[in-house]
Amino acid sequence: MSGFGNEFATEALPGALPQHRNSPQRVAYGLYAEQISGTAFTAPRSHNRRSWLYRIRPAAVHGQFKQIDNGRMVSQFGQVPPPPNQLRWDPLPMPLAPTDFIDGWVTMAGNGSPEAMSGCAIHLYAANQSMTDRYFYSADGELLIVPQHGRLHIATELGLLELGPQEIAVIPRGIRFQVALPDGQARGYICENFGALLRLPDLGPIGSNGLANPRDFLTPAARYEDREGQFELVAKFCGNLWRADIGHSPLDVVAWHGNYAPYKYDLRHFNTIGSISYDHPDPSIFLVLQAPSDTPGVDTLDFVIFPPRWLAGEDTFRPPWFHRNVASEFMGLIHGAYDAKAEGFVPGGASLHNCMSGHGPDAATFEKASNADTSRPSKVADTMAFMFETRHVIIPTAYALASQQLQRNYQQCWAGIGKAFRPEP
Ligand SMILES: O=C(O)Cc1cc(O)ccc1O
Ligand SMILES: [Fe+2]
Repeated sequence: MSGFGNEFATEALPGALPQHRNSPQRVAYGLYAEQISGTAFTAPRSHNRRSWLYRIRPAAVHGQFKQIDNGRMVSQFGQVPPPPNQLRWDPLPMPLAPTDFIDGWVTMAGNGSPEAMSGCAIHLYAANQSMTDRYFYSADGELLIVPQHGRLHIATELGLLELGPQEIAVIPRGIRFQVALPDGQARGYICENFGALLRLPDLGPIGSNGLANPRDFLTPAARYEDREGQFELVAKFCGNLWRADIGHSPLDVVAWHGNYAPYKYDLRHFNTIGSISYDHPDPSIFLVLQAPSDTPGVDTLDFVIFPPRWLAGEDTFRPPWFHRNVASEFMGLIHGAYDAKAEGFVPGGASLHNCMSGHGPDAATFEKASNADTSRPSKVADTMAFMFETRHVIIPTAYALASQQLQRNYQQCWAGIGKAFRPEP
């Protein structure tokens, strides 16, 4: 079903959805009615999100949760002092032991906290097993999943999302799901947003169309499993993992309606806007989704992409300029090469440039772009990079700082930028 944040109505069996009411005395087919809210009941109507689920058993039916090991998942940040260094990592290696989507999470960085419902955690995943007998949800935040390698089949309570590299999925806080790997293995990035829900940005002077267009966001139709057995429900709550026995699949929603639902988006549909006169614009022009904070115009989280595009700026240094920002920037590369880095930033890799850490084009990119012909347009092709940009410092985890994948010589990419100053004209 197409459209961002629409009021959807979908049923896998005819007549399963009650008409003109949410909670009739008896629901068709012996289903149970259950509401899930994603915003405060009293949130303004324009931001209010909730859905009504008609399911085989209510979500309350399962055993008692017992705490389990968090593995490499972290949601408390600041255990290690964050360095002001520019940081970059090689891709996470594929696991050797059997590892499903949940076992395969490793937290690289984050800020804020799940309890305070603000900030985010940035995870990587690398997995080689489908989840079969267990189901997962995060009460801590919505999950923005960015595959880099391998497709994901994400069976959720509200339906099936199938996606691959260059597409993204968002699983709302609390929605239960299970991930299968049709290619046998998969790797990518996850941003777990503890704060207000991701939404499409206002377009201001751009007008009524452009950037990510609402109709390109897809939400699954209802699909249910009537499956009984000995399964496990894993919950992420207040930064910790808990497990409970469950005797049936929690993906048993036969019909649902509402606007709190998972969705996917193909980044290749992004309508990329840029300068057609001079200068490289601020990367806010590449904003796909934003999670607003309580301060107008300052987001908890911006999800920004750098897709293929034409560059037309005349007498312009066309790649990203040298800069320092008050915001903090965690970047990943999904496909190809990134136009600010000639080498070292590879698909599956990551970089972190925190508040006020100087960064920008590496020496090779600076040299090339300073001498390029800007009298005609050039195409940045075969590329898809992204950035999780936050208002609060992104604090790397102890794991990320000690990781074998951390490039200990990253700063060297700027070492070749020498003094070119000539006081005489
Ligand atoms: O650091 C980066 O590569 C991201 C980035 C890109 C850009 O085009 C302008 C500013 C910016 O931070
Ligand atoms: Fe930057």
